[in-house]
Amino acid sequence: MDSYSTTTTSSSSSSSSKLLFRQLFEKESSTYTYLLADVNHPDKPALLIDPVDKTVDRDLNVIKELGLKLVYAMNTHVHADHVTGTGLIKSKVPGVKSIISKASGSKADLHVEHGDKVSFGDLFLEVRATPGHTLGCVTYVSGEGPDQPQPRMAFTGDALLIRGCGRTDFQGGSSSQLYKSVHSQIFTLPKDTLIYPAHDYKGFTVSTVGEEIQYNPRLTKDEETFKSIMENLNLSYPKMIDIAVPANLVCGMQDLASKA
Ligand SMILES: N[C@@H](CCC(=O)N[C@@H](CSS)C(=O)NCC(=O)O)C(=O)O
Ligand SMILES: [Fe+2]
Repeated sequence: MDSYSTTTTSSSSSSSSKLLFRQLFEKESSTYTYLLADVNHPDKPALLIDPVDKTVDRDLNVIKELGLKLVYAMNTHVHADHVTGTGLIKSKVPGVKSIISKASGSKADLHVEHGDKVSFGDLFLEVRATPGHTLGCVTYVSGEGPDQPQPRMAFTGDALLIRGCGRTDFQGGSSSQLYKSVHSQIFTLPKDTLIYPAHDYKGFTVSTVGEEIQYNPRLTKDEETFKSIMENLNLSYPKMIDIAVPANLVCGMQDLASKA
């Protein structure tokens, strides 16, 4: 198991951590980007989950205004509907490291696997493999412990959406795998765990594990019914899929790399 830390010396556990949290939205792809930081740590280390190329300047400006030090730009999976902002962020903020799962097959500075921890100051996110929407999807769950935020927070990417879930018809998707991932890795979290997805198309911002166990119209069904629902979604492919997937496999840097 790897552990990625922002501190090279053992951190002072006497200074209690304090989470700063912001939910940011990109309207063309209806994507949520999440900003987290430990503002009680002297460095105020911060990370971004699922940044979008189009809103990188907005996100970096907020980070600057709040006096944070961005250390990680991470993705829950290889997105099909927008180009990730991680590559652009790395070109604008030296020292930032990109993170994605090893199973995604995508380039990044650090590759995470199930059980890894991503630390920022005295806080951390636990990596849970939640394949099914894509083969390499992970959910980042806020750490457990006296210094960690309560209730816990789960950044589910497209594995679990509020009252929905990610489609399973491309990028190595599998409805039976997604069903198992959500039931074994997300629905087993404490019921008050906050669910923060990568997208919302209906105006929702946050849910809880308990709410989704009770009201998710797809995942409350038995596995066979779920599979049938997923086979009959009849969604059109994301408009940007042919641009986004190749770009995101190289950290969103395709254009910049070809001009370098
Ligand atoms: N219309 C959008 C794409 C919408 C879409 O397919 N969303 C994905 C998540 S992004 S890979 C999805 O899984 N949706 C599930 C659902 O039930 O809506 C576009 O053209 O970009
Ligand atoms: Fe996706």
